[in-house]
Order: sequence, then structure tokens, then C-alpha cells
Amino acid sequence: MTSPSGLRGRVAIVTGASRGIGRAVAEALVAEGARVCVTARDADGLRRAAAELGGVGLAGTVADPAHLRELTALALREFGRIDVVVNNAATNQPYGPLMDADPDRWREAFTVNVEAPLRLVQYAWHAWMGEHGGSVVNICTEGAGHVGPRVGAYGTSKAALLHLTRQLAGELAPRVRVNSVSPGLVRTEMARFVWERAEEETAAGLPLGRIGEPDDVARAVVWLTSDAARWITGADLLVDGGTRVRPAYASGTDPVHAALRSAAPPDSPQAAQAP
Ligand SMILES: NC(=O)c1ccc[n+]([C@@H]2O[C@H](COP(=O)([O-])OP(=O)(O)OC[C@H]3O[C@@H](n4cnc5c(N)ncnc54)[C@H](O)[C@@H]3O)[C@@H](O)[C@H]2O)c1
Repeated sequence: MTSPSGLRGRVAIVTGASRGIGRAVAEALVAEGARVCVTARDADGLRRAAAELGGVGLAGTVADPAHLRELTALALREFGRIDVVVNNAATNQPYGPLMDADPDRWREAFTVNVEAPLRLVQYAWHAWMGEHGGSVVNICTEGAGHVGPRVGAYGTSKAALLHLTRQLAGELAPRVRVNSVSPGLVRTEMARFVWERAEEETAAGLPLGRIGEPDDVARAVVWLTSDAARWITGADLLVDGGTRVRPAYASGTDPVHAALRSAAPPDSPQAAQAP
């Protein structure tokens, strides 16, 4: 029987899958009947994850193109096809002000967060997807549009990944769909330094009233890879509890919205008397 998502029997490569969002994505894909080939730097965590997922794993860094080539070869050798690539692994060190940015760390952000996703898609395209089709999801961030303290390299690299997503969507259509998911604050190790300090305030400022869990993001990723999203490419799906509508509906402090709230509705008697 085919699954409604069309993912049963398909094969997915997921990077950064030993924990957090990547792990949840791999679990959700397996729940849909897909087989997974996973990678992460942490060899023990990855071995455990691959075993629990019933998939295969190869520990290493996505910064190394040879590792990505081996990963692609492993998926083909073990499963004979590659239908889905999820570029999830990323580095997010607090880099400090850009005027003091260390060139090596700046390069690291772009190597891991931008170049590695491109390389993996290149290898998967040439090995399988270019001929047989497939779908790619890049994990960006809701924060890519914001200017923030100490995160300039990360934000800039993720903004580049957003554009890479659109560029690839154009170049690889109609064979391969390429989309991105942009999470807000999610309870993972990477963001621990934020949610440990500011979970309550962040949740209070979100229309949906809580920070994200890895599975919230995984469901969106799986949907984008599935046949349900078959006419979607080049899109970015925000999975963020409503961050973009926060000023209007949650904080009530935006002066424009305060003025709008106090203005009379167009069919009220006050509005009719207005000059
Ligand atoms: N957690 C959040 O609030 C949040 C918000 C927006 C975007 N994101 C994005 O979600 C994605 C997943 O982040 P997370 O929060 O689950 O992080 P995490 O730190 O919990 O997990 C990261 C995973 O990536 C792997 N990884 C990191 N660098 C790697 C490398 N060079 N090579 C191979 N594997 C590597 C780690 O081993 C781990 O498995 C990232 O792209 C991140 O930028 C996270």
C-alpha cells in the first residue's frame, strides 16, 4: 500500500541527525516509511541514532566535501536511491561584532551553513536525483532577516542559504524541488543559551504561546518533502509560533498598531462625522 505522503520506501539523507531538529526530522521520515542515511560529528550519538532509526550513519563533518561524497555513496550502496536531502547541520557560535570577525570563523559559518548544503545537493544530483528526481529541504532560520548582536556571521550565512534555496529551485526544476524551513526558537542544544535564559518572555511574546519543539519543525520538513507539496518549490516555510505577527497581536506596544486599535471602525458614527 502506498502512504499518502508518498514517502514509503523512499530514501532520505539528513545531516546533523544525532540530536535536535535533525534527529526529529529523521524520526518523522522513518514514521512515514522512508529509510534514512544520517550524519553528524558526534560518532557515538550518530551510531545510536542510526541504530534506533533502523538506518545507516556516517560520522564526520559536512565541512569536508569528501565526507559528503562518501555519505552519498553510502546511501546509494545501502538503499539504491536518494529521493530526499535535508540540509540541517549548521554551526551557530556567538561570533561577536562583525568588525572583529575572525576570518577563520567567518569562513567556517559559510562552509558549514552554505557551501556544505550546495555540495551535498551537487553529489546527490549527479549520483541519482538529476535523472530520477527528488526533493531538498534546507533548514534556515526565522532570524536570518534580523540584525542581532553577536550573530552576524550566522545570520548572514543563513540569509545566503535562503537565496541558495531559491537559486537551486530555479536550476533544478522540474526534476528536483528545493525549499527551506525557517524555525523560530526551538528547544535544542544549539539554542539552549537563549531558551534557558528567556523561554518565558519569548513564549509570552508569541501568538502561539510557546517556544518550538524539534518535532514542530520536523512535521513541516516532512510535509515539504512529501507528495503533498508536489507543486511547491523555491518556498520558505516559517515554523515559528507566529513571530512575524508578534508586534500586532501579542505585545501591543507597536505605536502604529496602537493608533489603529484606537481608530474608529469605518461604519461607526464617529467615522461618519470625521472630516
Ligand atoms: N534551535 C533553534 O532555535 C533553531 C532556530 C532556527 C534555526 N535552527 C537551525 O536548525 C538546524 C538544527 O539545529 P538544532 O537546533 O537542532 O541544533 P543542535 O545543535 O541540537 O544539533 C545540531 C546537529 O548538527 C550536527 N552538526 C553540527 N555541525 C556539524 C558539522 N559541521 N558536520 C556535521 N554535523 C554537524 C550536530 O552533530 C548535531 O547533530 C540548524 O540548521 C540551525 O541553524 C535552529
